[in-house]
Amino acid sequence: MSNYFKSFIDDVKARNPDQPEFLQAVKEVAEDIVPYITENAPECIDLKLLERIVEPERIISFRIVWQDDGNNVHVNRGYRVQMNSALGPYKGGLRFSTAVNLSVLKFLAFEQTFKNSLTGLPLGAGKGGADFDPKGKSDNEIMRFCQSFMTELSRHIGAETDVPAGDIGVGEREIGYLFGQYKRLQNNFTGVLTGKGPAWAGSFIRPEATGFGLLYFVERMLYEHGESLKGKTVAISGAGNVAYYAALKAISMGAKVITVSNSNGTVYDANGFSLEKLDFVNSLNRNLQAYTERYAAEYHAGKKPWQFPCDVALPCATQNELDEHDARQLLENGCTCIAEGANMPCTDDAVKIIQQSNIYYAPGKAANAGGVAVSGLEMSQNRLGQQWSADKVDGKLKKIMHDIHDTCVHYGRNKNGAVNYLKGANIGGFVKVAAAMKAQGLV
Ligand SMILES: NC(=O)C1=CN([C@@H]2O[C@H](COP(=O)(O)OP(=O)(O)OC[C@H]3O[C@@H](n4cnc5c(N)ncnc54)[C@H](O)[C@@H]3O)[C@@H](O)[C@H]2O)C=CC1
Ligand SMILES: O=C(O)CCC(=O)C(=O)O
Repeated sequence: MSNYFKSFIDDVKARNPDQPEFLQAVKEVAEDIVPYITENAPECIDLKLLERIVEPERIISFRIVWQDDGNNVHVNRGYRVQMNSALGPYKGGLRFSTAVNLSVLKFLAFEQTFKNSLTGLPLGAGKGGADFDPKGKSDNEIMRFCQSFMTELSRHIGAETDVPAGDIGVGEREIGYLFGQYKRLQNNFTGVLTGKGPAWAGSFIRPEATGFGLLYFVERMLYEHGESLKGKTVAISGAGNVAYYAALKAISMGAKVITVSNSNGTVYDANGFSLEKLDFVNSLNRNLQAYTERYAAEYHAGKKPWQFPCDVALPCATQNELDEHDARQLLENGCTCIAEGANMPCTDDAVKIIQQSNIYYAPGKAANAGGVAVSGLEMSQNRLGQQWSADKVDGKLKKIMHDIHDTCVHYGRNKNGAVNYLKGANIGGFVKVAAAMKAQGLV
């Protein structure tokens, strides 16, 4: 790698000590962007485009005080990373998890910059959340936490400034409590959050969008290579929003889905999940082991799904959940396609192994962009004061995912004809943001 690459990465490391996830995400992008700009757009180096794109425009950190049902007082830390507004208002989800810290939120906000650009919609990038553990909390506790969180966040966001949405631990219920509190404080019914319920200015298909979009991308990627999902065996990790709708869509496309998981373990159903079985998984409230009490299946405590032979692997849980060992096992077992529903689920080493093989690999910033894309469509509907039908939104989602695929092919085609989707997503996402940043001057 060039001297510029080395000095750029050394500088990011020095300026962001103890932020391994952020550094991982930056390195992965810089490996493709540095050679690209060196050859095609050297002015980006003088303009310090990369140095600017890795520096959040603003980070807000705040205290959240709330009371549990036993009247005990708790203090959590909340954040909003307002990463890049070159293309539109900051846009990206909120995560509630004990694993939330600045490294994680900055990597997510950084990835969001490229992902949101790839959607073709006017969306900047941000990410936020809190080190709050929603597991085991009552509905009232969740409501009080969300109200306290929004009491501070409300002064930093707005429909044309920053539009948060859900992510791990934040679904329609949390968005409802956050929205209610924002409205109460601002006396303003506005599209300040996406992922709202369809009865209160939300978009149809937003809950489904990330999982469905992932499968539209996979379908297109396989089609590009003369294949389809029909009859393929699919291993999925996670059992939350993205995993559930990815599984539903995979099944409807004729695939057999054999696993779901959470941080405690994996359910392996060799017969394949049906819609009814997936609804049962949803009702288990994290106790996946109980699945085997109703259906013939195996529960593997503490294990991940990647040990089971599959054609397609869809990591849909969290970052760095698929490591080098998992990647080798998938390849040895004949897996031919890995597409990321989660953000950065493959470790750096796993990506290297996958890239050295000739299987199809779709990075999250391209393959899971369907969620934020439909959030963008929700913003459009809110501005227009309209609600589009589910069919219309689904049609637009499919087209956006196919366009993202084609952008990856355009920028990722190697000299030997093979497509490097990671390179395509990185460069395809970068060019638009870089052009906007150049046009907007030294800000
Ligand atoms: N919800 C959305 O629209 C989008 C989500 N994503 C990404 O998809 C991933 C999943 O998000 P959601 O499904 O929305 O969250 P969720 O909260 O609905 O589900 C997360 C699932 O992952 C499991 N999980 C969490 N940590 C784990 C670990 N260490 N090991 C194994 N399983 C673990 C949880 O038990 C849960 O089943 C995240 O990486 C998120 O950033 C990406 C794009 C959009
Ligand atoms: O819909 C949104 O704004 C959030 C999507 C998101 O957080 C993501 O793409 O990772």
